[in-house]
Formats: sequence, structure tokens, C-alpha cells
Amino acid sequence: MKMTVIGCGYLGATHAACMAELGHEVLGMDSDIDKVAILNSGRAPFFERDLDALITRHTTTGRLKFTASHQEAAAFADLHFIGVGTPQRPGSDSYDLSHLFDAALRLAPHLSTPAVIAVKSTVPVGTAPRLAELLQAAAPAGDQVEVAWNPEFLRESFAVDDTLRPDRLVLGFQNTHSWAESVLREAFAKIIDSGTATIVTDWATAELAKGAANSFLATKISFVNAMAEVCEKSGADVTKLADILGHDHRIGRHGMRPGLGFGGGCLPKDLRGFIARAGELDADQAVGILREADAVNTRRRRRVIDLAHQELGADLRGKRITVWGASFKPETDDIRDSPALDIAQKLHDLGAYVTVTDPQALDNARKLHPDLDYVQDLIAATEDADLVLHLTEWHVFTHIDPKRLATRTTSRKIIDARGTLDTDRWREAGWMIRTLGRPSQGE
Ligand SMILES: NC(=O)C1=CN([C@@H]2O[C@H](COP(=O)(O)OP(=O)(O)OC[C@H]3O[C@@H](n4cnc5c(N)ncnc54)[C@H](O)[C@@H]3O)[C@@H](O)[C@H]2O)C=CC1
Ligand SMILES: O=C(O)[C@H]1O[C@H](OP(=O)(O)OP(=O)(O)OC[C@H]2O[C@@H](n3ccc(=O)[nH]c3=O)[C@H](O)[C@@H]2O)[C@H](O)[C@@H](O)[C@@H]1O
Repeated sequence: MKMTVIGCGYLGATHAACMAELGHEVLGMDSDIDKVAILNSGRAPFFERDLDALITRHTTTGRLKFTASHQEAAAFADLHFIGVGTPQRPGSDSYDLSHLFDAALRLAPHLSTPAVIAVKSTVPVGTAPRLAELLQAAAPAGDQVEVAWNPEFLRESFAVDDTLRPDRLVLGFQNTHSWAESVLREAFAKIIDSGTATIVTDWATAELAKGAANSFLATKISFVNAMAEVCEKSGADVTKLADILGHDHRIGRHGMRPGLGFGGGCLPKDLRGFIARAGELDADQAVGILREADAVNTRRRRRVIDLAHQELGADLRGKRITVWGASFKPETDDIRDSPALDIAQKLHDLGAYVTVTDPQALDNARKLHPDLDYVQDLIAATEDADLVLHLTEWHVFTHIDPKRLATRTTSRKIIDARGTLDTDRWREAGWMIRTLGRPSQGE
């Protein structure tokens, strides 16, 4: 089949490459011409395992191309996936849907024959009918433009695998047995035929499925981090506790790693967007638990700053703090709402001299936080530190030999906010190590 993917960021570039991998002829479209040039050169414009190889393979065969023209996209196919960004609106908890409506408005005037617009972007429930009305009013093909909702559940750093082998496929339509349904069933035939759970539903349920899934994932993380708060007061060990809870198959250990909490371009803004939309729908009482999940998450970040004060004193001015990690999680260069950078910036604002190191995300971090000092090499970054903060659990941090660092720092103090460092090993090498949710030495 021929199809386009409008918006080629973390989601869209991955989706475009994976649809080519499934045998389709794909035109990716993005309004950012620099991104289009990088993609056409056969590379991903960001760091994502396995994606470069897939883009290289399919741009070489010619099955995958990219353009910056909405008009060219409209003419290329009659199936268009939309995966543009839907960030949190500045100063509000709600979604900014301007990119989505902009993409639709730029595409619509060129839709002169029947078309299916399948939206993958995450939105508040109730967006689909608004988008359909707008598209049908602006497109020469009118109501022969059908809107489908196809929420995406991929995780960055597993994006290719999650797209090709999803846990489930959700397809939302205005009417059952529509033309749009047959088109999407054909597009995803290989995934459906491999036995993937495929749920066909209405627009509202498909829209809600995404917000509800991310809200649950965020709440699960905050639940274990709330337990970490109780562990810190009672001398218990949250990692052991999570293991014990996780053995109960009704609870499960996946997605329940205690630590610094969730960041990224999705869980925080989707949780808040879901709460805001529930408020508009007069379903405010239903989302109290989500508000608390957000509050627990914010407290984890504050806890690290409190521990830094405990170790370095009330006045942080002139203190040298090295932060390990800039990306919001390991194996990505994505720094959107990164807990590590949030803490690094706050410590800088309190007067500390903050050096950040990260295997992949320093270029992105430099642009957003120009005040911080950045050093690529882990050992050099840690030189002369009064305190080290382990904030993103990259493999290279977890496996560094603490003895190698013991003579490089001013004092041997480290706070492990992700709980992946081997405490005994660090203590044997002469370090004072504190881990979120676990008893400190001597307690
Ligand atoms: N990043 C992820 O892992 C996942 C993201 N999502 C959702 O997918 C959507 C996209 O997220 P990301 O890919 O992370 O965002 P992103 O910011 O990486 O990519 C969005 C892309 O859309 C382009 N764009 C904006 N307006 C456009 C327009 N009018 N026409 C064409 N292109 C336009 C931008 O230039 C950018 O390249 C969001 O709704 C997000 O919540 C859903 C599941 C996973
Ligand atoms: O809508 C989205 O964009 C995506 O958001 C998340 O994916 P992602 O943000 O890539 O990353 P996760 O692996 O879920 O991690 C999110 C944050 O939670 C933290 N986390 C995750 C898991 C955990 O057990 N504990 C924990 O603190 C991570 O460090 C990270 O900061 C969801 O997992 C995806 O299903 C969803 O499609």
C-alpha cells in the first residue's frame, strides 16, 4: 500500500520506517526541513536503537522517502497517518492541539479524492469529531474524508520493536465496518495476522485508551514511589518491597521501578492533560488519584534536592555537583521534562556549580539549559565533585568501578536516585552512598 506519515518526530519517523519494513511504500512528511534532509540522507534525526538501520535500509530501496510539502503528501496516497506533537500548553495543564489542527488544515485543501486520516497523536477525548468536522469542511472531497483513531503505545528506546510487535492495536472509527476500517486493517494486516490483539472501537474509547494507559503507567510508578517515601521514614527497602509486590501476578514488577519518577514528553503531560479534560467533562472526582500521582512525582525530585542540602549544607553556593544523566531515561537523547535536568537546573539556580554528563543527550541539553556545564567523559565530569547525583540509569553509570572515581572527587559522596548502583561495592570503595527509598548507612 501507499501511505504517508505527517509529523516525523520520535513517533512518526519510527512509524514511517516500520510501515516500510512491513512492505508499504511510505512518504514521511514534516514541516521541519532540516529534519526532512537528515531523514532523506538515511538517518534518524534523534537517537533510537535500531531506527537508523531501518531508515537506511528503506531509503536505499526507495520504499521510504520524506518531504516537507503537505501538498505532495496529499497527492501521494489516500491513507495519511498523523503523528505531530501535542505538548502541554504553556501555563496550562491542557494539551496544545495547534500542530494537529495545523497539519489537518494544511493537508485538507489538497484532498480532492476519498482519503483516510488516521491520527496517532495523543489527544484529549472529544478531539476526533472536531478534527473530522474541520477536515470535511476544508477538503474538496468533503465527507469522503474519513477520520480514524489509532493511538500509539510505543516506548522510546524500544520504539521499533514496540511498533512492529505491539501488545495491542487499537482502531477507533465513527461507524462500524467503514471504508476507513478496511483500509487500516489492510495497512496493519501483517501485525493483525501475527495474532496481535486488535480492538476496533468508537472514536472516544480509542482516544481515552491512550490517556488512560499513560495515566495508569504514571500512577503505578508513583505508587511505588509513595511506598519509597514510607520506606524512608520506616527504615524499609523499597527495592525489596517492589520485588515482593511484583511476584503477585495481579500487581507485576514491570513498570514499577522505584526512583526519581517519571519524566519525558508523554507521561507527565498526558497525566495532566487527562486530569484537565476530566475537569472540563465534570468528571473531576474521578481523577483525584491522578492528581496525587503527579504530586508524588514532583516530591521525588524535591527529595533529591533536600538530600543534596543534607550532604552539602544549606548554602550550595560554590559547591561542585556532578549530575549523571541528562535524558529523561536511558537509551534515548530525549530531554523533554527530564527529571535529571530539572534537578540540575534547580541546583544551579541555588548557586551550585553543576556539571552534567550523559552518553547521548548533551547536545539537546545544552540548547535548553545553556547555564549548566557539560562534559562528555564520565570520569572527567566527575573530577573534583563535592557530590555526585546519579539521576538517569544509563548502563555506563551503573557499571562504573567506584574505585576508579575514589581519588578523583573532592569528597566521596553519591546519591543514587535510580537505585541501580551496587551499594555494597560503593561503600567498600569508601563512598557515602544514599539511595532513594532505601535505608542509609548506619540506619
Ligand atoms: N514519543 C513517543 O514515544 C510517543 C509519542 N506519542 C504521541 O505522538 C505525538 C508525537 O510525539 P513525538 O513524536 O514524541 O513528538 P516530536 O515533537 O518528536 O515530533 C512531532 C513532529 O511533528 C512535526 N510537525 C509539527 N507540526 C507539523 C505540521 N503542521 N505538519 C507536519 N509536521 C509537523 C514537528 O516538526 C516534529 O518533527 C504526541 O501526541 C505524543 O504524545 C505517542 C506514543 C509514543
Ligand atoms: O505516550 C508515550 O509517549 C509513551 O509514554 C511511555 O513511554 P516513554 O515515555 O518512552 O518511557 P517509559 O519507559 O514509560 O518511562 C517513562 C518515565 O518513567 C520512568 N519510569 C519508568 C518505569 C518505571 O518502572 N519507573 C520509572 O521511574 C522513566 O525513567 C521515565 O522517566 C509509555 O511507556 C508508552 O507506552 C507510551 O506510548
